[in-house]
Formats: sequence, structure tokens, C-alpha cells
Amino acid sequence: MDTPYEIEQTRLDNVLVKIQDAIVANQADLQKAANNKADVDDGWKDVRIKAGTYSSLFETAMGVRQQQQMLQERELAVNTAEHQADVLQRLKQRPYFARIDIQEPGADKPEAIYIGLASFSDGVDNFLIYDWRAPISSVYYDANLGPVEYETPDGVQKADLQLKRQFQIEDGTIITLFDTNETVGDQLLLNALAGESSTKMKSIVTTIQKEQNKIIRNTAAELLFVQGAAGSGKTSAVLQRVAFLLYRYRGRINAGQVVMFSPNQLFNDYIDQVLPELGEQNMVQMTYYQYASRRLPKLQLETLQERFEAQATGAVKQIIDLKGTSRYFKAMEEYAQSLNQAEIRVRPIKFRGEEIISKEQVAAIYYSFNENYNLGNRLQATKERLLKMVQGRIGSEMQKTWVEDTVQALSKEEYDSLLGDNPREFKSDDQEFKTLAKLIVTQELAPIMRGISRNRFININNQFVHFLQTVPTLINLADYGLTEQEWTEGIKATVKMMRQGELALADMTPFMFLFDLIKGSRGERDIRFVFIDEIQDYTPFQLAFLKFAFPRARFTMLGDLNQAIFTKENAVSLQSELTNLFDPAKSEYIQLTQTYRSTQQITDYSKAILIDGAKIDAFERTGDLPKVQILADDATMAQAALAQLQANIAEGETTAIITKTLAEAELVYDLLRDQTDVTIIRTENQRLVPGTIIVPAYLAKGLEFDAVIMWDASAQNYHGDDERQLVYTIASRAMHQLTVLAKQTLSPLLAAVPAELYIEEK
Ligand SMILES: Nc1ncnc2c1ncn2[C@@H]1O[C@H](COP(=O)(O)OP(=O)(O)OP(=O)(O)O)[C@@H](O)[C@H]1O
Repeated sequence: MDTPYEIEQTRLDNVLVKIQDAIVANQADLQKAANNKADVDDGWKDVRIKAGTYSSLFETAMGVRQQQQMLQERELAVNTAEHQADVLQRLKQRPYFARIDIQEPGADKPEAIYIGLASFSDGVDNFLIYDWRAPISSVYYDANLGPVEYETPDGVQKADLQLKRQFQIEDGTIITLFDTNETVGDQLLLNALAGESSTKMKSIVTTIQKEQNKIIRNTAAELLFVQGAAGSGKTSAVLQRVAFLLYRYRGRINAGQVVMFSPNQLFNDYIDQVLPELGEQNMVQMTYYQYASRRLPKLQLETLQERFEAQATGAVKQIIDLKGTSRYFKAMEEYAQSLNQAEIRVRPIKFRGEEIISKEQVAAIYYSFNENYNLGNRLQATKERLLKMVQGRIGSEMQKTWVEDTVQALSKEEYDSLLGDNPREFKSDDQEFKTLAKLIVTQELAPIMRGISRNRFININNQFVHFLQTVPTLINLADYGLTEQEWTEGIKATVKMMRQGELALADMTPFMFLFDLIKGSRGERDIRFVFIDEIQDYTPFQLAFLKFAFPRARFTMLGDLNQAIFTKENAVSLQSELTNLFDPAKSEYIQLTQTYRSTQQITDYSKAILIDGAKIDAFERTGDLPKVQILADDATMAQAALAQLQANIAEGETTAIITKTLAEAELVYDLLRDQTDVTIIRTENQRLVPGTIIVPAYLAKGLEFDAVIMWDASAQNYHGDDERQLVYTIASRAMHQLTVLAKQTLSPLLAAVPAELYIEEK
């Protein structure tokens, strides 16, 4: 009798032959398509026209990227043979990674289901491989042997799970095979976790854990809030979720309708291989800063890092905090409502240096529409009226001497280009003059018309300042520990910045919101799923705004309240704020407590940094205790770092030296660059490279490294309780090795960690 291994290998060989057959057939299809190139070109024409109808997208932040994705997706639809070719190549490399045997009530024998990256059948309904996202595949991730349930188009099906088998397949050969009763066998997970870090994140499709599976497959919640410790696989799960949703809603949504807000560009770069690896296109990925910058292209916006390094205190900080609250959001809504009655700030319409419609006239038009108009209609109606008025001036303007002078001065070339395609035969000189004059005036007026169409007659800067001035009548400042005097000072600071074309982070979202309210914006209605990573760094105001900006989207928010680097205490109240934004009946909160990234030793050490670290369970995988070294100065720290780097390199481990600030990173770089190969990461627009890197903490968010050296964890550098989370974030980036270097005295945050959790080297 054959062993299970032999039986499986024979089956695999058969499947591979069928995949090969399908590849040959597919190549014939591709050839046919190539011969039919004319057809395809027609298809393309169609694609372009259809994509053009999404014109609203161009006005907004998504822009070209989304258009490209839409085109690509359409192209796939036009040419599914190409898509199929891609799928088949993937399957050829690794046809499947698991098998489950399911016995349905009434069936005479169990059915074997093989699970892989995509479905594959050799005839109608004869599936040799099931997509991991198919409903039945969920059983593999969710259930132990015994009675199970899974979704079918006809409702829930009950069955008996009799076997769970996992494979590692390389080059057409089964390398290992495990039968397991655990949800996903620890052996396979251990193998997966034993690997080294890399500059690109990988998919976890073969070892998705039960809790993660819940996140991935949730389709019911309007808000899915995932709170999880560092390294608990939030990011991994959520990328799988995107792949799942694109599969589940295939034909109804495309990757361009899924947006992910991530902490920085470096992180985007880090995760951008996961979806392609799963055979899907990347969603629209951006940082909140990029989103805001594209919407406010004329303003220089403050970055998170500038704000982080500025360390606001006192009234300045209170003001920033107030501007992040949902109370402030409501105040702005109330204020906007009041603009229906009075106080709209407008600019006069000027033509050739002369006011042709005064401010007062514009405002009078704005308020000439009755109270049933909302802000959006009011603006639209005003715009139409203004355009008409400007157009109405053409006739009188044609009489002016400047027009006559211009006509007289026209060169032959100017004359020709002005007339363009117009007929050149004129009945009289007068008719010729009129034609030319009309063209000249129209041309001169065009920029003004354009300005009106783009709402330039609204003085948004002025309006925003007026809102700030109105705040004390809308909000009781004392509730936020502020006096009116302090608030007025704050306004001065904002005005000063705006004069220089700058806008602080705290004002950025309110500014966008006010403009949207005045425009009567209905938000980005094409977007169906919004993911927000590192949610702890967002204010309630921002969240309320995002909900407004993406009104038809379902939200998935991920965060670790222990890692709130930028907003700190705000993070705690975040969850309660969310209950005001999303119907609690349609919200789901999932907590992940198991961490996968770090060894038990590193997890225990990092969690001891937190006051309430109890909810974090290490995955059992042992390594060295973290090492703490207290040294005299920068030079000796550099020597220690170098020694550790060499040890790590000898073990084939990649190291990141994580500093608090960029200035510190520069210092370390200067100290080490001549002695070893190191790369400094200065901005989020850089790429991660293999080898040792030096990176400031705020750019290390979301990333992981085999080994981490925490640079200068001294009492001087990390003293306050408010730096606890930052220290935790740094320590929790390490997978296998953690070294803490401190100048003279160790930070009290780390000195409080029980001595048995680390080794101190003098
Ligand atoms: N089910 C899984 N199977 C294999 N590896 C996993 C699994 N879940 C998570 N991991 C691994 O654990 C590490 C941490 O995962 P991830 O970065 O997704 O965590 P996170 O919760 O986003 O962390 P952080 O909040 O610190 O950024 C990654 O290397 C990931 O591949």
C-alpha cells in the first residue's frame, strides 16, 4: 500500500500535468488574441472613454493612480487570457498548500478539498484546487477536526471535518506534509516565523490564524476595529483582507476603490509586494499627509515628524488637542450652517485690474437665494449667476479702446492663431473687427471664468480665520483649559503661518473640511473600503472627516493603543469616540493578543515597558535575552554598536539601529560610516535596502528587523512617561535580537523592567 506521501505526490503530478495542459491551451488563446489585435485596440478605445466618465476622481486626491488601476483592470477584463496566464504560472509554482477532507451528511465518502492561491478546475465543477478565499476554504483556517459549518450560496452547510493536511511544495515535489488537528499547525507557523526579515513583507496565506481569519473575511461590519499588540499580524491580516474583498466582490469593486492610509511611504514600499504575490493588484495606498497635500496643493503642510519634533507644551498643546476633538468637528458643522445666513467671505471679480463685480455684489448674489438652499446649491447657483454676468460683459467690453488697440496691433501670426478654424471671409471691415474683438475679449475672460468655476471667489483663507474667531462663541474654551486670550494668540500664530503659505497639522483637516462643507461636497462616493493603519495616531476630528470624505466606504481601522507615538493620551478616548461615528450594532471590535514577530524574550521585555502589558502573549519561540549596555559617551556607544553589528552579521541577521530623532541618526551615521557598511534612512521617500540601516523611530513604524539596536535609551533621551509608547514601539521592531545602548544612565522607563528579563553588560 502506498504511503500518504506517495499518494499525494502522485496526485500532485497529475494536477501539474493538467496545469501544464491549461498553460498550453491558454497560450493558444493568447496567440489568437494577438492575431486579433485590431479587436483589442477597439477594446482599448472603449476603456479610455469609459474611464473618462470618472472625472470626479481627477479633482481629488486619488488622481492618476486610480485611473491607471482602473485602466489596468479594464484591460484585464478585455483580455482575461492574460490574467489566466498569470494565475496558471503562479499555480505551477505552488499549486496548493493544504487539504481538508469534508464529509457531508448523506454523502457516502468524504471529499478532499485542496486549497491554493487560486481556483483551478479541469472541467465543469471539478475543482482540483480551491481558492483560499472560497467559503469552504475558511474551514481550514477556522476549525478543528469534527463537526464544522461553512457558508454556501444556499445557506450554512454542516459537515464533518476528517482531515487537515498541510504541504510544503517546491518545484513540483512535496517537501513535507503534516496532518494536524490544530487550527493551523504550529509546525508550519514555526517554520514560517523562523525566516529572516526582508525589505518586503510577505503574505501569510498558508498560516492565517483563526482570529486573523475573522478579520479577513468580515463583510458585515461598517466599522471593523482591530486592536492588537505590536507584531500581532494586524498589517498582515489586513492585506489578506484586501485580497479577500477583491475576490469576494469581483466584478463589483476593483483595487482602485480600496484605499489604505498608512503611516509613511517607507511602509507603503515595505508592503507593496503582498497583494501582487497573492495575484491581486495593489489598492490605492497613501499617507494622510499625501492625501491632504494633494487636496491643498498650494499650502506647505506641517508633517507628523515636524510636529513630533516640535514637542508642543502648555496652551499651544491644549489648542492642538482641542482642534482634534469631535466637539470641534461639530462646531465647524454648526458654523458652516450659519453661513447660509451671513458671513460668507468672498473676493471681488476683477478684470484687467478693475473690479467688475464687487465683493458686496458677490455676497448679495450668494444670499439672494432663499433659505431652502443649502451651501452646495447656493455656491452652484452663485457660480452660474457670476458666469452669466461675466459673459454678459463681452458686448460692452468689445467697445473698449484696449480691444481696438489690440486688434490694430495684431501681427499676421497672432491674427491667424486667433481666428483658428473660424471662416476668414468677412462681409465688411466692421464684421471682421467684431469677430476679432469678440475672440479677444473671450480669450481674456477665459481665466476669470475658470476661476469662478473653481470657486476662487470664495476666500477660504479668510473664512477659515473667521471660523477660528467664532470658535469661542461655539465652544466653551475653559472646558479645554484655555482662556480667550490664549485662543486669540493661537489664531495669530495660524494667521502668521497662513501668510507664509503654511498650515499646521492641527489646522489641516479642519481647513479641508470647511472647504468641503462650503462646496457641499458629497465625498468620494466610489470608494468602497477604507483601511486606516496606526489608527492611534489619528484624532477624532480626522476620523469624523474621513467618514465624511468617504461616505459609502466600510472602514477597517487597525491600531495598537500602546504605540500612540504622536497623539498619546488621545488614543485612549478614541474607541469611545468611534461609537459616536459608527452604529455600534454595525461595528465589530477584534483584539489580537498573540504576537508573532518577536521571540518570547523580546516580547516579555517589551511588554514590561508598558504599564498594562498583560494582554500580550508571546508565541513560543526562544532566543537570547535582550542586552542592555550603559556606556560613557557616543564614541563608546558606537563601538558597542559596531561589535553587535558584526556579531549579527556573522549570524546572518539584518540590523536596524533605531534612534529617537533624525539628528541622532545623522550622528550615528557619522560615527559608523567609515567602519562598516550602513545606510541611513532620512525620509520616508527612501527605499529600504538590504543590510544595516539607521532609522529614526517615527519612520520605523510598522517595520520589522531581525535585530534592533536601540540607540541611546538614556534617561536624558527618554525621560517622560509620554515616551513610554515610543520606547515600546522601538523595542517591538526586533524579531530575534535586541540590544539597548544608553549613555550614562538608563531611561527610567527601561530601568523599571525586571532584571531577569535582560542581561546588563557593563
Ligand atoms: N498567521 C501568521 N503566519 C505567519 N506569520 C505571521 C502571521 N501573522 C503575523 N505574522 C508575522 O508576524 C510579523 C508581524 O506581523 P505584522 O507586521 O502584520 O504585525 P502588526 O500587528 O501590524 O505589527 P505592528 O503593530 O508592530 O506594526 C510579520 O513578520 C508577519 O509575517
